[in-house]
Amino acid sequence: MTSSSSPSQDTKRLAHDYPEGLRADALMEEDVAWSHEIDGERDGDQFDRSERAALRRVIGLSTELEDVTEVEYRQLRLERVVLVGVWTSGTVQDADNSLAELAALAETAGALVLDGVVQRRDKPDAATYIGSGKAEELRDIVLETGADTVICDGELSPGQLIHLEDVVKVKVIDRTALILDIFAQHAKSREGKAQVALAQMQYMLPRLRGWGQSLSRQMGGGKGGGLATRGPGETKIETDRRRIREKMAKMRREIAEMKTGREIKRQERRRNKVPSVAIAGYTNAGKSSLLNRLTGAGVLVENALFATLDPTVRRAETPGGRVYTLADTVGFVRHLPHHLVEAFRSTMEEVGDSDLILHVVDGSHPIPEEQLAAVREVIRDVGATDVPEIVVINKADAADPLVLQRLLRVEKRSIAVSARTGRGIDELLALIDNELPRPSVEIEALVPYTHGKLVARAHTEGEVISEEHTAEGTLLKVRVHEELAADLAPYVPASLA
Ligand SMILES: Nc1nc2c(ncn2[C@@H]2O[C@H](COP(=O)(O)OP(=O)(O)OP(=O)(O)O)[C@@H](O)[C@H]2O)c(=O)[nH]1
Repeated sequence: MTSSSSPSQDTKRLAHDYPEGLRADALMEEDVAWSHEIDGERDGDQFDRSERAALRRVIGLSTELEDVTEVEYRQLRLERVVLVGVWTSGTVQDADNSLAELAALAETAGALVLDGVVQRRDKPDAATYIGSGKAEELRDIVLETGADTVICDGELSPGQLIHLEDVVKVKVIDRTALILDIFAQHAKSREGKAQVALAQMQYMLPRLRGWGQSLSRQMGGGKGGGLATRGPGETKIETDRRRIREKMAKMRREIAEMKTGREIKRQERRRNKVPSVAIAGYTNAGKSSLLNRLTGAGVLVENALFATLDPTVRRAETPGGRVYTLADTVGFVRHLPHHLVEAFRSTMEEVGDSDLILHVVDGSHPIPEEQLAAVREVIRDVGATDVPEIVVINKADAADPLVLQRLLRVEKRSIAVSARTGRGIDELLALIDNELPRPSVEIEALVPYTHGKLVARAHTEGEVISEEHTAEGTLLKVRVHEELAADLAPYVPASLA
């Protein structure tokens, strides 16, 4: 990994805006309680090339490096982080994968990863997460690399965070705080934002004491903000706790109301008898890309984790013209912070309620099986085990053919595709057509031209086997659900009735 010699003390921390509805002053008496410390300045020309390159990658700049002004660099400053994990079980490869995932999460949050260390232990150290010797070593790495933040690959107790901070002398945040931070950046709907804000407050509550120095970007903030803010003064802690609890109670009520609204909409969709397909899968597997491929919907595709937090529902058609809804869902990740499970669960209800799950897995990942298992665990949690599943092995263009073969062999109902190149997409569409629930009644009807709406319904709600335009009207042979069959019944030709 890269390193830089600039000392952390010189790093400037930028203030950032709090998202609407979660402004610090809504919770605290004084804005200043949460204001950021400006530690110092660092000149723009001190950005080395690796930092510039990483920055471009994170923010997706299309211009040449030199085109980006110093001011822009300053605004888009990256937090400089060192990662640390405790390896308690599994293979070295597992430990490496876990740290690689933490690095991807950190980059998604807008940080520059300078180094990473893993310690082999039976269990994390009760006082400092990693053992005291390793903590000293970590301190040296921090000094050497000029990092200003340490991110731990687990959920730490408030005490562990403080003790480790005392040793490494820079702020320490854990995986939970990091994921909460990313979710806060990506939530777009009112409900999504409220769910994340609630989870942040839950996480924050027991950590208020002793957060004089460190608090992950719990109160929100966009790209360019630091991963840490300053906590409230000790004297205000009790007032702050009370106010946060009150705010949490209010948010819970609001979320419950929003949930009812969403439930009504879902029931409406069910009543329309339009079959629903849910796309589920590990974060970054390519779910949004697949949704775009299948519907031409133009959903944001980002090489960042959790670009999708709120479910997106689109209308799609089978090659035969049958209409169904296609819902993109939040990406899964292992060790999802328990505070977020509720938020996550609500977006996953779409999955439990669907007629078919497209379980997208990144075929270019070295061990896609792990991601499949992690996702299946959540599918089980939301009670969706009975929903038929097609395993869509995506990124076939970049995958190791041996991995593809292995997955296709083990997963009985699976298909290899590339949302990027279009490979396998036609076959997938045919599979979806095949797997969608078939309407139960086959019927023939001669629908007068004055009842065009019925013909249209037969197309969207049913499966048209044949259609002929005659002098008397449209002669349809269709498979439809019982309600539509009843509406078509008056038009069944006497010879067939
Ligand atoms: N090589 C290759 N890359 C792909 C393919 N499909 C998607 N990607 C890339 O994978 C990254 C993630 O794609 P998304 O569609 O945003 O993934 P997602 O599963 O919706 O991600 P989350 O929002 O994190 O859950 C993007 O950089 C895509 O360009 C593919 O078929 N081949």
